[in-house]
Amino acid sequence: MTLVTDVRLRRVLDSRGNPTVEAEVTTESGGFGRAAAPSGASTGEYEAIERPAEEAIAKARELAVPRLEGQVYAGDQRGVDAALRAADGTENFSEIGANSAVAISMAAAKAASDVLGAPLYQHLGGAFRGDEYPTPLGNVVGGGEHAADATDIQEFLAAPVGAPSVTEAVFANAAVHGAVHDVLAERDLPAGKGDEGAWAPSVSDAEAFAIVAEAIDRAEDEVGFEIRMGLDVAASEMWDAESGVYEYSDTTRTSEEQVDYVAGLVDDHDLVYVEDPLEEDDFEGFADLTDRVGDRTLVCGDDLFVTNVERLQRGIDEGAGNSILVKPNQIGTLSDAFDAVELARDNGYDAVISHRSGETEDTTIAHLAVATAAPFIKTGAVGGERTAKLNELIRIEENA
Ligand SMILES: C=C(OP(=O)(O)O)C(=O)O
Ligand SMILES: [Mg+2]
Repeated sequence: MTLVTDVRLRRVLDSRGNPTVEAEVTTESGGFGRAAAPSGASTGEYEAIERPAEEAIAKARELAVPRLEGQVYAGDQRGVDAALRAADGTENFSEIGANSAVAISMAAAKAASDVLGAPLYQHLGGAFRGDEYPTPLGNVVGGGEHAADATDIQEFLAAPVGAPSVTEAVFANAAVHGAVHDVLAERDLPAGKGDEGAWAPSVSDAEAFAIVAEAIDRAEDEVGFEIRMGLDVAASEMWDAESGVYEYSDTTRTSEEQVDYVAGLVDDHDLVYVEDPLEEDDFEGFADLTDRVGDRTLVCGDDLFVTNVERLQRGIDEGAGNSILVKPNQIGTLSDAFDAVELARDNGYDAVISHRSGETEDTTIAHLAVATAAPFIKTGAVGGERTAKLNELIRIEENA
């Protein structure tokens, strides 16, 4: 019933206005799934390869589509993903592009859930999923690679840990985002928005902490539950390998100084989540920081682990981090992403599901977060391509 009969690929726009790959998978019994690849700006060096959309589509049509149509069952996700890997023939999807691979992988999952008549999270996670929801991490102020002339730290995140439901949490993050706007206006600080919809004022990181703390206080008064703060430092983007220091606008820090600095931030701002506090090769620095603050905050590897089980295993062996960011397009298939989630969970690491800075209206990651009972999902706070996922979480919670 779920034999794949048709795979179509096309270019569509992502939220930055760049072309990305959209895939459609149809099955023998008429099941249909459509999905689109996201795209990073602050990409990790060890990620699977994204090819220009047109090239990725041409290569996938030539090499992958013949191995899928009439050959694999959409309900057999591992079979679909193995066919994609075999068609590509490289470790990192550099032939067909991880963008083609992930779009097809996700579209096949949707086609299978369509045939089953079950929501995607249930097809992916099983009958006993759907009763645990992630806390959304809402990007409210940011800079780094996502906005020019703004903060050094890439993302200041609101984490509504006290929310009674995912729906309340989604609205709480929007309230913080709105309150940041008010605080900026009161301080006469003009600000546009970065790639993920976060405010991108031209302020120091210290000032951004004060602005976000004030906005969170106001939003907490409004919603009546606890909202904490998190960060994506995206430290690889600040790392200067030649001089061996992190370059901030106003200073430089060695690896040891960076560990001290971030440990101080965790305590000063009661951070619940810190992503990529060190650069992507500094397993040792991650381990030091995890030793110091891992009992009270998530130390999450994004560029460090790139959703890759080999890199995650190294982190587990060395005590680097206590959490992994899971981005399906970093590794190329849903099967690989699930393997990363399972390895994490088996070793006491939390798996946090994430969007990319370049997104589409695709909602797969909302279902992935519910399917894996992820503690957090990072998918922005506002903006159509972000609210597509947030609104899907609201619908999932309501069983709508
Ligand atoms: C979402 C992120 O940004 P990008 O997609 O640009 O890697 C991130 O770094 O976590
Ligand atoms: Mg990151």
